[in-house]
Amino acid sequence: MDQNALKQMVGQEAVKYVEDGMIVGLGSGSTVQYMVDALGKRVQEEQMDIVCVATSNKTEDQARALGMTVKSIDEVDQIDLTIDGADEISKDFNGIKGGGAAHLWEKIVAINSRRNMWIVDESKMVDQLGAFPLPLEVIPFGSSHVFEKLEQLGFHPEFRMRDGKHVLTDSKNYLIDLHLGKIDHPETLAKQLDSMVGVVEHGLFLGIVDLVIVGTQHGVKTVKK
Ligand SMILES: O=C(CO)[C@H](O)[C@H](O)COP(=O)(O)O
Repeated sequence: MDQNALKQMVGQEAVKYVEDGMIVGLGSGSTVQYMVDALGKRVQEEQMDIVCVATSNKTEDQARALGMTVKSIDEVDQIDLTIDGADEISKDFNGIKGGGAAHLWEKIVAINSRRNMWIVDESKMVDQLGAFPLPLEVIPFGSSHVFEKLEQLGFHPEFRMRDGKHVLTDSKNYLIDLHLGKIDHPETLAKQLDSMVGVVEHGLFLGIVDLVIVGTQHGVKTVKK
């Protein structure tokens, strides 16, 4: 099975956890795209009454195109279940997200959810976080100075660019990816990044996820915290 087939498999598995009447958080990325397709199908076939909260404009557009009801996070009290992808997950259920530039909205939705599920193919499960570059969403104003500080700290920053232009998040901010190689102390790093003026949010998701669905060559593996 190729990576896309694994992503589709976990996407289809994840929607089994959605129940009628739920408020469901929809993550972002290619794995989530399969999940949203499967959810749209289920909602239509079973005439389910659910409300979705999207973590990116792209996911919102997809959900609406499939006929699902989408509300903004500020229109709902609490989300019952959020299903999202991830770039790396360590054995202690910490993760890196933001490869798709959506980690700020994803984190806001996640911390306002009763339960969080991540869906990944097996390549995302790692012993230690950090091989995947850690994304930071930064305010454009003064971002070159933030970049310099990150460089001085030895974090090997790189602005995320496409066709010579800054990649913009849905909040119109820039992205800086930190090429750390490995992260020995995620909590310490998270605190350090939280305290940097101009950094809106980093892609370390610590202690947030409850359930991980992993797509393997032998089928779906469900890992509970
Ligand atoms: O955090 C994310 C977007 O900001 C995605 O969930 C993450 O990048 C995984 O994406 P994909 O399913 O395409 O591998």
